[in-house]
Amino acid sequence: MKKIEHIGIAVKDLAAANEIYAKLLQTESYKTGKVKSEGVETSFFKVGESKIELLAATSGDSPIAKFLEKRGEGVHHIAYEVDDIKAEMKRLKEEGFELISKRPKKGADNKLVAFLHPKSAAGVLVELCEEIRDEEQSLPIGDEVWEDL
Ligand SMILES: CC[C@H](C(=O)O)C(=O)SCCNC(=O)CCNC(=O)[C@H](O)C(C)(C)COP(=O)(O)OP(=O)(O)OC[C@H]1O[C@@H](n2cnc3c(N)ncnc32)[C@H](O)[C@@H]1OP(=O)(O)O
Ligand SMILES: [Co+2]
Repeated sequence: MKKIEHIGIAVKDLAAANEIYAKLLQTESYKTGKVKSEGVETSFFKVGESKIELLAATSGDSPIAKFLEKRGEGVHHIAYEVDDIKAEMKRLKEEGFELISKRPKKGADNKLVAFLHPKSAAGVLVELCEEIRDEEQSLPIGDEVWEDL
């Protein structure tokens, strides 16, 4: 793991949360957008070498909707930047971690992403992120589509 890439926070109202975090962090969100395959709308803030990712649900069956229903607003996941997501998924699978997604998929903020089940990581949902470096990598996998608002 290279660094904490972002901390994902589930929120009910993205505009309201954007205002709170802009004041807290003294900086504006640098990127917003939707990830259709996850049913989320995201807003990113840079904090040093990491980021805060605010996540609101755009569909009732979104993982964020289910999380909010069950737990309310709060920290949702921790994302780590890796150099080679496929190699890292293979390593972690061999180490006994449960992979939620069998293959990397296109996530937010120009990344390939994959998730580990919280029960494998002491109750914390883990996201692995690899920067999409070339067009080849960014071929849409499944129906993930990144569309800016
Ligand atoms: C990809 C775009 C963007 C990016 O950064 O690029 C994102 O980050 S999108 C983020 C939203 N997408 C996801 O979270 C995908 C991965 N998540 C999942 O597949 C599910 O949410 C899953 C499998 C973690 C839980 O789904 P499930 O239907 O099993 O929900 P349950 O409520 O039944 O949960 C089972 C069990 O896990 C606990 N749980 C659920 N969510 C979390 C969480 N975020 N952190 C910690 N623990 C979590 C839940 O409490 C249940 O535990 P139990 O002890 O049985 O009550
Ligand atoms: Co994330």
